[in-house]
Amino acid sequence: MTYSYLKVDHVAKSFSRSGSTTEVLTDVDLAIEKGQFVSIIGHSGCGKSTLLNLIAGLTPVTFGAILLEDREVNSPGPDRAIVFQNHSLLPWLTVYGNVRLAVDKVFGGTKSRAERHRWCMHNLDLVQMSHAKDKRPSEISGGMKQRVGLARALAMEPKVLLLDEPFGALDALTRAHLQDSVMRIHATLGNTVIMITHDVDEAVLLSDRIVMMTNGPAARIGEVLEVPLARPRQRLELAADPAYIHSREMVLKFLYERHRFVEAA
Ligand SMILES: Nc1ncnc2c1ncn2[C@@H]1O[C@H](COP(=O)(O)OP(=O)(O)OP(=O)(O)O)[C@@H](O)[C@H]1O
Repeated sequence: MTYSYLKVDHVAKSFSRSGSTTEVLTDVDLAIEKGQFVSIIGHSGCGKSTLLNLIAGLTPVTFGAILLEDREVNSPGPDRAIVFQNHSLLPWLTVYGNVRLAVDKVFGGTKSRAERHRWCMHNLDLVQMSHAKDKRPSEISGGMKQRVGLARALAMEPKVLLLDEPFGALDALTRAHLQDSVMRIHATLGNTVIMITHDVDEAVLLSDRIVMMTNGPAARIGEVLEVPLARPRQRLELAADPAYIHSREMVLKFLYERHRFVEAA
């Protein structure tokens, strides 16, 4: 087997409940190289979050294996930080406190207090949130909460950053600002990122590769599209770029022609 930074190796996942078993994912095979930005797109309920949860180690695979740097993933760990659609900040802690909690957990034994403080501030700076460090989650906007969630994830220095529709609950303008931030951070840090999205433009704008899932049950990877756009990418310039338009069309055709979603009766 050839080496890949992250390997989803012929993975299947079934859930059993009250005597019946549903196969959600079947034979999902994917290799991701270090520093790649990969989006997963597919219709509602096809198993995107399930796949991300398997990579996060939040749920076990039924068949196959997930390997990060050749080591099998079978439990959660700070090397795979996850940001969800709805922020999961602790309401009683400040913005700083939320990031600090994660930093203390991961680096409590290796960084001094002063280093941990500087590291928290550095990560809040990265997402342009240091000005709000003393605010509580209830005092900041949805977009700001997602920025803090991102800072907290980045502060763990994960090998792989997992984003489960991180901008899904945001208005279009806030979403665009956050997409730009994520592109800037990816350019600066070179993180390996796997992002679930329903948004075709977002997938094309941000990704090196777009993994398109077939409909469930027993969903699999239908196609993988390489996005041939140089970085840095500017959304306004891309709108008229033939390669951008072509990539967008390929994803749309996959979703709305070849794998049209049929609502269950
Ligand atoms: N813990 C679980 N137990 C039983 N079934 C589950 C469990 N988690 C997910 N499923 C089922 O797996 C299928 C895929 O769900 P999943 O949330 O992964 O899809 P998704 O593509 O992320 O959907 P969406 O785009 O709507 O968020 C669904 O039918 C769901 O009901």
